Amino acid sequence: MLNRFFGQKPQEDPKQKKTNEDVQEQVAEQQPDIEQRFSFLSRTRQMFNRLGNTVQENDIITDSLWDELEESLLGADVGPSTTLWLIDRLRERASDENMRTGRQVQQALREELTQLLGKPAALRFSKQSPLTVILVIGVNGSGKTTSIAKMAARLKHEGHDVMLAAGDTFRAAAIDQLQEWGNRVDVPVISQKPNSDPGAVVFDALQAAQSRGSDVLIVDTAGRLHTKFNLMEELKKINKIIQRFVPDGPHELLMVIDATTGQNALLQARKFAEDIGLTGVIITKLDGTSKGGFAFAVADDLGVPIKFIGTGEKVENLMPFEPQNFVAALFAQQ
Ligand SMILES: Nc1nc2c(ncn2[C@@H]2O[C@H](COP(=O)(O)OP(=O)(O)OP(=O)(O)O)[C@@H](O)[C@H]2O)c(=O)[nH]1
Repeated sequence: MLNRFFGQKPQEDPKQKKTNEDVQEQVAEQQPDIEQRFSFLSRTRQMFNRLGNTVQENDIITDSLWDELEESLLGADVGPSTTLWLIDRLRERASDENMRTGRQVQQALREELTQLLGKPAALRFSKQSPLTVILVIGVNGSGKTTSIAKMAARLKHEGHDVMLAAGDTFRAAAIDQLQEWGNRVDVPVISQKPNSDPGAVVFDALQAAQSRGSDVLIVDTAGRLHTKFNLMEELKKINKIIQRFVPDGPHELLMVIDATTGQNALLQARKFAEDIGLTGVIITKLDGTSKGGFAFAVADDLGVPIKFIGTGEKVENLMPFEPQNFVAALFAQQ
């Protein structure tokens, strides 16, 4: 069933998989394809097209161009601080580089946005241990469970033996939901009763993963801890348990953020990111929103790579983040 979504299953050894950079290069050769592959960004693209029109209408650089540029970036939810930084940077470049037309500013904006997103960042796998452990955090409703399932399906398709741990033990429904997704994508889920110790669930899952010979364990951790202190204490405990089995683990600590909750979600994410050693972000629900500029605010504010983006509710709707193509898609048809 998964092959229907992902195409023909590759035969290669997962350890020799293509890096994101290789994939990016390959995709760059298929430019006409970008618009179609990124069609989920259509509403955000409209915001950037508005920006394109602004730039086109002004063939000399006036103050109103800067004002309209600012309005468009804020409208796409690039966020106040990133927007101001971008405008400052572009004004500086316009002056240094003697820019005379809006087109030149637009090209510079593309460059700055691409730069802001950084290089594509693939998932990190253990170099020392046969088992890679990925922890996932995120608030209620962010799309955490769905993203875990999508990631499991993708990794399984790439040839990994994946297991899930229901470490978010606060709600029976959360455990059931993960079980359900596990069944759907045909990946085993280790769980215990609601309210049991998440550390004990992780311990069980590590044992099970090792005895089964799984090479990736994805741990769903609590998303609704009220304070940073609680979250950190729980993560410390879980980390200690993981390191008894896998000394260089956990290999990823990913936060799932819903793009439609905008700048408020970012405030909370920033607080967590500073102290818990976040290694990456999954931005969900980029489909159907005009707020896709949120990705730039995330990259600018959190200083950790965006590893995946959620592009819909189906299991195949998870895309490794491709910074260059993401920006290219926003400026398509201009
Ligand atoms: N459109 C869209 N919907 C998504 C995406 N990711 C998740 N969702 C939907 O968002 C809703 C919440 O997703 P969950 O995975 O249940 O969220 P959660 O963070 O685990 O939240 P709880 O179940 O409340 O713990 C579901 O209806 C998902 O189908 C996405 O990328 N795009």
